[in-house]
Amino acid sequence: MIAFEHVGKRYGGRFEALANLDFRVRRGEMVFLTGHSGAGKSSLLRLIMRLERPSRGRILVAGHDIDRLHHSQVPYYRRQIGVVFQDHQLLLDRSIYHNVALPLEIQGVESREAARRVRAALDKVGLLHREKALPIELSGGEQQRVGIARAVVNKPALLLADEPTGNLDPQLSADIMALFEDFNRIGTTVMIASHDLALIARLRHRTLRLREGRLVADEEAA
Ligand SMILES: Nc1ncnc2c1ncn2[C@@H]1O[C@H](COP(=O)(O)OP(=O)(O)OP(=O)(O)O)[C@@H](O)[C@H]1O
Repeated sequence: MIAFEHVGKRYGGRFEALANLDFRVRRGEMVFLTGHSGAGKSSLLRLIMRLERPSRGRILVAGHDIDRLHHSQVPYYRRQIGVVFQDHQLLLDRSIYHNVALPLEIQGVESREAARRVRAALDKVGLLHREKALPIELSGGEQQRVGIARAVVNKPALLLADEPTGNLDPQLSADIMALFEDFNRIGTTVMIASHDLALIARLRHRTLRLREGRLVADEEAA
């Protein structure tokens, strides 16, 4: 699904944020990405989203060299990727329903079909009963689940998450990770950047560890 071939990333021409990354993630895998603050986890995810471009090497996603996409193809490319952020980035003046519907509205999905998909996504994260609420009326854990519903409403083949449990207590973090496992179980490839080593160790998935922009460990779950 994802192949990094000797990928490097420099910012500003000098600072090397990522160096010689070479790994593959198979379709349907669930992988954690870990490392100290500044190790390059977000940069790696941004490369996959094509928000950044590599300074060296190649990145293949579903067999395509994503650096070669024409800029007009990039929005279509991004539609196969669901993204979950630490601070969920919900629109505060829109209901839960409309926040989840946003990616579909942008794509011009017909409203009845959009409603069906939004409700299916909210149902999966256990928040169908809160569709009319505003984000501020929800707890932090619930807001993060809305962020996940929005990320999966397009049924993406690939789900990326950057510190999705950063602000949550251990129980809520475990609940959020269980949701990612649910999506992985139905075939979605999942990659999660997290520095919560205790949680990662408990969940037993392959873990890629970065240190100062280099891949220093690639461990299958025991
Ligand atoms: N747009 C940018 N311009 C310049 N330097 C950047 C940029 N984005 C990231 N960096 C630098 O690249 C390095 C890796 O940053 P990155 O955010 O990828 O790490 P991280 O592992 O996600 O860290 P954190 O967990 O703190 O978010 C850091 O030294 C950071 O300052």
